[in-house]
Amino acid sequence: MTRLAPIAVSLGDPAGVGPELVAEAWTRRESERLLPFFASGGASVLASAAERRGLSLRVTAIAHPSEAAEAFSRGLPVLGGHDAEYRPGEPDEQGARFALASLTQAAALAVRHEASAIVTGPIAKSHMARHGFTQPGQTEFVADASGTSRKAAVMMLAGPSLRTVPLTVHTALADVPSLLSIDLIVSRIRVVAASLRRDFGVEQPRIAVTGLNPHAGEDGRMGTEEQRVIGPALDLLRQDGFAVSGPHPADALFAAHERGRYDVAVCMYHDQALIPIKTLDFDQGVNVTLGLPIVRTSPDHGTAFGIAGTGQASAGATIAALRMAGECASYRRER
Ligand SMILES: NC(=O)C1=CN([C@@H]2O[C@H](COP(=O)(O)OP(=O)(O)OC[C@H]3O[C@@H](n4cnc5c(N)ncnc54)[C@H](O)[C@@H]3O)[C@@H](O)[C@H]2O)C=CC1
Ligand SMILES: NCC(=O)COP(=O)(O)O
Repeated sequence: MTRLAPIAVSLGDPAGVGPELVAEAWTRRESERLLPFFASGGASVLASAAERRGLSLRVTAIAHPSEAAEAFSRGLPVLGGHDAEYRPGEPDEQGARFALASLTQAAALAVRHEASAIVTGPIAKSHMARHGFTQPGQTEFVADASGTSRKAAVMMLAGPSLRTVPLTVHTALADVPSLLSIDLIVSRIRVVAASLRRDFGVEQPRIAVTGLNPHAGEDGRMGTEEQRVIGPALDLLRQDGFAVSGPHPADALFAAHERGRYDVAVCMYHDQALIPIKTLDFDQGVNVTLGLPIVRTSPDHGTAFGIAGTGQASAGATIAALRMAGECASYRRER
């Protein structure tokens, strides 16, 4: 079997923790048994981030992704001349433009199959939006870059303890009820089930779905979305053979004794899905975009400007994102 193409890594905002964590992941490549990866630009960003963190990092310029596997043992391969000067914790326009260039190149390489997956470093959405980033987040960016409709690109958070999917994501809580529809729930859960099969090897995924309201609406006394929208959507999915359960009261669904009963919990809004993951698995949590023609993962955390450059940030989630990207790419190739 031919070797997987290397993984392309976008560094995120250089003023955040992304570059130093990628540098650390490279230094731990053997003990963590990571597949070869390369950075999309940022040779001097990486060198400076590594020095601040006290890491011994060699950077190896490559001219094409096909050189990454051989270069990986000698140094962290870097493709592309885009770079930036930066101050940790102080995001600026140059850094935002660098982050966008790094992301753009990495996504394009994955789309052209010159990279087997893309792992994206964290960006600050509001800051990026002021400097040319037009999507709500990197999920929508990789959807657009790969020609996927945004509706079909589904965010999933995955860690050792559980997987969760927020059906609505970067939207005001007040808008969530009107955004939930039978069509949204059915179409996104179809993507979730297909992706768990294709990218994670879960052949018959058990999908637990939360309600929106306390006690999943308590028979309509505390809200009616469960009766009008969520319940009917799940009925349609059951008719088509999907192993869905719910709507469940969200408050108890993440307890240890519940988590063994499902492969993924589908939730109605961002915090319902992300609080359990970040509470249980912060340091190993991965954000993966389902439904794309490419594999994309990211650490679950953000830019952490407050601790960038101090050496306090853990590389656990970045390493988990690199590992998961390789595993998903391998599952796809085997199918
Ligand atoms: N994948 C991405 O690109 C993501 C980007 N963000 C962006 O990040 C920015 C900051 O968001 P916040 O809500 O403050 O989340 P954050 O994840 O940056 O920080 C939350 C808390 O976790 C800590 N933390 C984060 N990463 C850590 C690590 N690796 N090791 C140890 N501690 C860590 C921070 O110091 C802070 O106390 C926002 O502008 C947001 O848009 C947030 C989440 C994901
Ligand atoms: N809260 C998750 C997050 O902000 C990641 O979003 P994205 O940039 O991966 O779309």
